[in-house]
Amino acid sequence: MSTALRGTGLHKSYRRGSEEVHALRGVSIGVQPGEMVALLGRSGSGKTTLLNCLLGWEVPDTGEVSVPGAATPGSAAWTTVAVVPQRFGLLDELTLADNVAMPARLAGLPDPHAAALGALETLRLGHLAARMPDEVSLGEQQRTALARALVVAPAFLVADEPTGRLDEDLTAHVLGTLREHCAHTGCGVLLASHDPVVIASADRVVRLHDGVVVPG
Ligand SMILES: Nc1ncnc2c1ncn2[C@@H]1O[C@H](COP(=O)(O)OP(=O)(O)OP(=O)(O)O)[C@@H](O)[C@H]1O
Repeated sequence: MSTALRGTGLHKSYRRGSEEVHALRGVSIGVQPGEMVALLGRSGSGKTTLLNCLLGWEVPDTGEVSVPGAATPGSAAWTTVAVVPQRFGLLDELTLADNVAMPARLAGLPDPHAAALGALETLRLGHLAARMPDEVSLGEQQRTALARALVVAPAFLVADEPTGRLDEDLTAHVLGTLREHCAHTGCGVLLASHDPVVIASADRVVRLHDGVVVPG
């Protein structure tokens, strides 16, 4: 069985009134353990749709998704494929520490709170652990979502614009943290972005244009 997170020949269309939008038109992509892949493309090129198909959050019209260790796309545990969604998906009624501790608790880690504090420290957020999501900036919420993804050392990480709310310094820090994480844990990372800075940190770049993978 393949050890890669993979989508093969993915097509996905949406209906918008009488118009049909072809978000993906035969996209194939694979992410190997330990590799960091940047998925680049302008707004509307299909990046989020592709990530959602890989996560099983959307069902492709045709094509196949395979996730190592999961019977069907979408059935993978957080420890197999962790996600940083475009809108972060933090729970408003929990502190940042409790948001990050949640997957650690579900995965049965011995001390979820300590693990959460460690992950927040790594993302330079330790001093905000007791705050609620609406008491921190969007960039801090985004890094909290990243800490929540990394806390269980997942086999793969899929992140939608994980640096979109960050300045240059924090972007470099987050990309460096991800690089280190890949090297240490063997996590395969797929980062959707339209930030050229992300290219420099990636092992490989996949470019999407109008729902198709294009060269260069
Ligand atoms: N639920 C939907 N209904 C209709 N059209 C959609 C839907 N979701 C996405 N689309 C369209 O599909 C195309 C691809 O959208 P997608 O969100 O995948 O692009 P993206 O590259 O992630 O964009 P961004 O960088 O702005 O997040 C766009 O034309 C978008 O308007």
